[in-house]
Amino acid sequence: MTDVLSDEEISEQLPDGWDRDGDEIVRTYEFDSYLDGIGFASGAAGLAEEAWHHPEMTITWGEVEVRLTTHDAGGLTAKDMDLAARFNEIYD
Ligand SMILES: C[C@H](O)[C@H](O)[C@H]1CNC2=NC(N)=NC(=O)C2=N1
Repeated sequence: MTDVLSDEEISEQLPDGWDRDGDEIVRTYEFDSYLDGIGFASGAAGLAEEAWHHPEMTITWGEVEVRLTTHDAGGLTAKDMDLAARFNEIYD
């Protein structure tokens, strides 16, 4: 079982562009087109499957909002931070 992170650990480990929202971390990625957002979401889905750790993604025109939490642990864990950082890598 992955341990739930403390408030201090969460603050320290938040990847660039991500914010904490209760037991979730969230980032809204911006794109020049809807299809660019779809492409990003597809790539993120592949990373999620690889990690067997799945975000909530809301796709709208020019934006993809991504939310992560560890359901099995009932809070935020290293799995969330690691996957968020990997999402940043395919965005930049
Ligand atoms: C059985 C359990 O739901 C699975 O092992 C995985 C699936 N994907 C998951 N995704 C997220 N975000 N949290 C989980 O706890 C989780 N668990």
